[in-house]
Amino acid sequence: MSGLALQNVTKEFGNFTAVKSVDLAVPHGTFVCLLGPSGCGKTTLMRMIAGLDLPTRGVISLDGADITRVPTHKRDLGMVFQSLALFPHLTVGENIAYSLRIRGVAKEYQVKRVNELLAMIHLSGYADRPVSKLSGGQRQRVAIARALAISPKLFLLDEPLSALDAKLREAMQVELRQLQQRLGITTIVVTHDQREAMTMADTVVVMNSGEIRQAAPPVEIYRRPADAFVADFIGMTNLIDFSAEGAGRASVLGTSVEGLAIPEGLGKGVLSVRPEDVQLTAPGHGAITGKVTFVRDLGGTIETFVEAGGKQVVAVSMPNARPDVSVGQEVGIRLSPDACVVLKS
Ligand SMILES: Nc1ncnc2c1ncn2[C@@H]1O[C@H](COP(=O)(O)OP(=O)(O)OP(=O)(O)O)[C@@H](O)[C@H]1O
Repeated sequence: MSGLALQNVTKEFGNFTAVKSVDLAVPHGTFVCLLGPSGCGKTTLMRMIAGLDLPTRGVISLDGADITRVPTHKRDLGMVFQSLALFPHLTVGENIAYSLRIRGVAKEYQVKRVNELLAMIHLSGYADRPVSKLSGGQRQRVAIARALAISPKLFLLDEPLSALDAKLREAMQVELRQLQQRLGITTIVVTHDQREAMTMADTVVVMNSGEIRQAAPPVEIYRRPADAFVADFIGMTNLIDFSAEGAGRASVLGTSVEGLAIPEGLGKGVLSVRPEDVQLTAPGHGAITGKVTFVRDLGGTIETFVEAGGKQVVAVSMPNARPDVSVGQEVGIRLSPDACVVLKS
């Protein structure tokens, strides 16, 4: 396969297994985000892909060639890691040209390439500026250009935007994704920010405790999470216990709900229902009944917290698509069966 492939990649530190038997295929030209809570093994996996750490077991290959033991500088990588800051005493142009210079690339080509890259990151004319005079966002763009100078086969970024403020970060996510699509470069980004992963990635890889829990396109991860961990980690969700009553019926929050896709033989489980799929109605008429405990009006949307059957359920609605209810009032809750993801508990 052209692209990156990991087979059974494991990393142990003494008795502790930081990455457990990871299998992952990253086809050429795709953008993958490694996402997961702190300590789940994202950076350790990335360091092995970069050749900064050796796997305890397993094989890493790039375009069909085994690179497991190939040193970093021979892997044809571009890297933007937190630990690889720009050289503060060099200009923007010198920073970008750095890896070309140490490879002995001709001076005229270096200048041409620096200008090309500056145009690409919207900083044309900045070649002679000291990096100390740049803003955070500009520095990050220069780091990206520096990593791409050698036209690497694989582009690796570890939390590249985490130091930026929220607005700039969102803008840079779009910029980075557009740049990657224009260049068609195979890219892997580590992040703990699920919005960032959903914005940029073709495939989001959700990790927990050193294992891949799900690897799928962002919408699939959101709509069809593989398990309760993924459902809860990505966006807001309601995880509601159910007990099956046969023929697609189940007792949910003390009410019998029909039309659920419950697999044969599953007696009990959990429904993951996104807040935007929870409909609030007048009480009665077969709906689950609950009491409003909290309302958060965010302008564009309203979050209504309802206690039903001893559980808290959150509904997100557009202001004009919701009954006018306030704290303490009784409401009905309807869960659209199509929007309920049935998971094992
Ligand atoms: N050199 C090491 N020696 C021992 N344990 C390590 C080493 N490097 C990482 N670990 C452990 O491996 C686990 C995974 O660490 P890793 O840095 O890969 O997590 P992460 O998902 O990148 O977390 P974060 O988002 O906080 O950076 C952690 O429990 C960490 O303490």
